[in-house]
Amino acid sequence: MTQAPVNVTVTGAAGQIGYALLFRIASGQLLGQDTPVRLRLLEIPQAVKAAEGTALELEDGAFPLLAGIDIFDDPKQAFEGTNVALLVGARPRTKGMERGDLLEANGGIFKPQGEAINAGAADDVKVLVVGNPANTNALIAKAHAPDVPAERFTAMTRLDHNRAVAQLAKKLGVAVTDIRKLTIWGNHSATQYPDIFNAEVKGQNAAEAVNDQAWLENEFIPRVAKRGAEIIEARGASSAASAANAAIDHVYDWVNGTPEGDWVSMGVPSDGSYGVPEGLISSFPVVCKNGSYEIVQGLEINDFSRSRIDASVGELVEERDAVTKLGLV
Ligand SMILES: NC(=O)C1=CN([C@@H]2O[C@H](COP(=O)(O)OP(=O)(O)OC[C@H]3O[C@@H](n4cnc5c(N)ncnc54)[C@H](O)[C@@H]3O)[C@@H](O)[C@H]2O)C=CC1
Ligand SMILES: O=C([O-])CC(=O)C(=O)O
Repeated sequence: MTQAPVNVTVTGAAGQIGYALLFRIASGQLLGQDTPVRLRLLEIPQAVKAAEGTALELEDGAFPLLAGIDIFDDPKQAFEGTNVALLVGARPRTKGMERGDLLEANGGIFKPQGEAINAGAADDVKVLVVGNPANTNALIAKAHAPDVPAERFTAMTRLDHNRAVAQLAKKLGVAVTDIRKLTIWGNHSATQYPDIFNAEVKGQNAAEAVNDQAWLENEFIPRVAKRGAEIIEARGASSAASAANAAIDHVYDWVNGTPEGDWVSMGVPSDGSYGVPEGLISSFPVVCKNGSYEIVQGLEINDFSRSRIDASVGELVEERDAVTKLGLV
């Protein structure tokens, strides 16, 4: 161990993603093998006991890098001094619930969490929102943390990115490590756009290597965009271990940097790049270095990509307008 423990807050700690995530954080996979972590778990009062059970199991892992675990049902306490905040807990859509109801219910979670981050988090806090609708939940949290630099609020599209890399590698019969520079644009929803026109496979343009627009439009894009539903259909529950894996990848790369000659996809506040309205939390290609990230500039966007990006960004605008009407941002 070469440094003081880093405080990592995980909300929804007793949920299924939490169960897959916490052990990997404790083993050093979130921040690296030199970095001890102190876990701060946030749950609703009814689920605190279950979170305590998970904490017992974490203790039983005897993880050398795990410096402590505290459990809270109050966001103000849970985010006190936090360096990395993983906002996983959210209100799922239930039968008969309209989208506006879902956004409102999540506003009731992400507004106080944003306020608590603003009030008590460490100066270097990094926030990843996993709980759906992730982009707009991140927008709500960001709106209530005016003292935290906006770029510290991010939403998870890394699962979509990883899914797209895996599907493309499978189609081309190559290893996932042969694929580079793939991008997810827009919202973490069925409108997202996985872009292979700027991606490379063994150094060759991926769209040219595929050379099959019908596959791209009718198989690849819908498969990636609707993979969450495919998993629910097959497993009877939504993606959990793969979502936890993506959260680990997102934060690890943000903190430790992306490999030379590659980039990753993150939902980040737009600076107006690629015509995405400023402030919206939309997925972009980003490179990470020295603990911060930059949106990759200057990519060519063809007409097909443009219309797909515009459609997903249009959905984000609608979500933003809906939460603005509800007074949540
Ligand atoms: N961005 C992405 O790629 C993905 C996002 N998700 C989303 O992640 C979220 C969590 O998924 P699961 O772990 O499977 O759900 P889950 O239902 O198993 O667990 C959610 C946990 O959050 C807790 N919770 C609810 N409100 C809370 C609050 N105000 N504070 C703290 N904890 C709270 C619940 O008590 C529950 O234990 C869902 O919204 C899901 O849709 C899931 C997969 C991928
Ligand atoms: O659809 C869900 O609730 C889970 C999800 O976001 C995904 O698997 O991409």
